[in-house]
Amino acid sequence: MINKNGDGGADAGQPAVRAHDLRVRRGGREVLRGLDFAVPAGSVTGLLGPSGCGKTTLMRAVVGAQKGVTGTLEVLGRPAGSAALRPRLGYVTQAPSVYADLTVRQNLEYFAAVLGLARSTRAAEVERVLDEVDLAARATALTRNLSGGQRSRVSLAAALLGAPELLVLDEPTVGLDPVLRNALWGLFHRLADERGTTLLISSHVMDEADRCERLVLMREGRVLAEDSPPALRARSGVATVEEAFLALVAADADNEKDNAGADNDNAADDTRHREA
Ligand SMILES: Nc1ncnc2c1ncn2[C@@H]1O[C@H](COP(=O)(O)OP(=O)(O)OP(=O)(O)O)[C@@H](O)[C@H]1O
Repeated sequence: MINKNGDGGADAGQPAVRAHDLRVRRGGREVLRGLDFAVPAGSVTGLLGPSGCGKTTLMRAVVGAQKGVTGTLEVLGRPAGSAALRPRLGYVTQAPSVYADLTVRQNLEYFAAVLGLARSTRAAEVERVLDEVDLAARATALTRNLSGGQRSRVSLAAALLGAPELLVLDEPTVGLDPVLRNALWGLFHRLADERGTTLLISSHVMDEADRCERLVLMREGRVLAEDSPPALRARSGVATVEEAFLALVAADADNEKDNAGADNDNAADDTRHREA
């Protein structure tokens, strides 16, 4: 896809994110347990799974903010966490990370300066992202006086500064009304279609799955499946991604039971051998 910076990052045909045997330990426990997946460049890819399955941990790893990562994790053609990736990524955390005592515009001016955007382009860039998230009319409002959904959009606007090639968005539509949710999904697809931006978007709401071109379905620190929504539905012969996910979970649980059974059989064999 498009590599705006032309600096040897994501090449045509190369995925924007590629993971192989990716593992993360948190609090003495392995919370990502050997993930293999790819995020195609220029795609809107959904990361779906129940609460606690590891979506945020995976996103933190992708943006280089997670400790205890092993295995392969390449982002825009470089190892995750490389300093060179910093200006090429936008990350929006679940909790809006903006300053309550600054206005919306002041927040964005501050983030534009921190990001090192050229002084001459900063003002125009701030106005552009304000328009993109539909907050131009609230630009002079103190952030603390905004609604939760508006504050989330200020965070999103900050992540859009500098037109990053990869946007990592952790549940960006939580708490938004259906009209706003629809508008944001429209923006996500415009960014992908018009700018070639890759978007990795987490959600635990399955009805958002069909808005994505590709899905990575997770459960308990593992990838259950990665495919397009129609392919996932067809594979399980069901009408919705939610049903496909439930079918995959059931198959996965059966597998685990079989493996546990096989382990017990092996243990029993060992005991018999020792007793013999
Ligand atoms: N700071 C931490 N220390 C230890 N374990 C953690 C920490 N943060 C999260 N975990 C554990 O890591 C696992 C994955 O958590 P993570 O936040 O990545 O899940 P998630 O899928 O994003 O959940 P949600 O949808 O609720 O945000 C969970 O079992 C969680 O308890």
